[in-house]
Amino acid sequence: MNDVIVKSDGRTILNIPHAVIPTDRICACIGPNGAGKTTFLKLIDGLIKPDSGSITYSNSPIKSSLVLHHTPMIKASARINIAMVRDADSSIGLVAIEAVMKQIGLSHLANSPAHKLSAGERQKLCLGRAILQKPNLVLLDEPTANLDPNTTDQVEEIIRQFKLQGSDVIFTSHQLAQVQRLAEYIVFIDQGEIKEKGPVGPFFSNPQTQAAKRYLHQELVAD
Ligand SMILES: Nc1ncnc2c1ncn2[C@@H]1O[C@H](COP(=O)(O)OP(=O)(O)OP(=O)(O)O)[C@@H](O)[C@H]1O
Repeated sequence: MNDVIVKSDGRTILNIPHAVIPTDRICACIGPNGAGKTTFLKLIDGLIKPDSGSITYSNSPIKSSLVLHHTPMIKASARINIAMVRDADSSIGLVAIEAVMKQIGLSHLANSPAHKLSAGERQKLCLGRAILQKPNLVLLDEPTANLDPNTTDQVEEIIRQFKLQGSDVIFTSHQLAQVQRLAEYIVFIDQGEIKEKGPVGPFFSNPQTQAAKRYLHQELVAD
């Protein structure tokens, strides 16, 4: 990323003069509420364009899949909702859809109305859609927000599978224990700027910026 600026209503919400984000390791994007993490994912996905600056991908052509945490479902079964990925890629077969329903543990709910699924079940369905799209980059916005510990475990396993199957992964989270379990690389965003980035271990044991120290302290107290 070079000289990237994203504005909203005249206000700068992301300002990234220069950053290289390595995606060979699972990357967690963390930071306070309103820091710009979701905007950062949308920018990488191409869902929003920067007001100025440029983003280049070493792994191109980029095929990314962005999973936001309030994805609406149509009033149809879970199976029909997941099968909607075929609208964009008709080569996705029904056998693959059933296999993914099984992988995400939702086979038993395939005929249930998707809009009545629980938050965790809906999240798994969204991850299932992403699996079927076979992206080379998966972008997950707070993938386990409001999920119970067991469902969180299951979703974390799905995230590891993405990586094992060759997709790069960037996720946002406020759960620092989860970040330490899953991620190998951290991008810390505060007030629209990448204040710090690097391997997980040194970030947690020896954060370099006051902003990161403050954030880690506050989150650890909140845990
Ligand atoms: N579509 C939009 N219109 C106006 N302002 C926006 C829009 N999207 C984001 N913002 C603003 O940009 C800033 C960054 O928002 P963003 O959602 O990226 O933060 P975040 O780090 O993901 O926060 P959280 O942890 O609360 O999800 C916030 O101040 C937000 O109000």
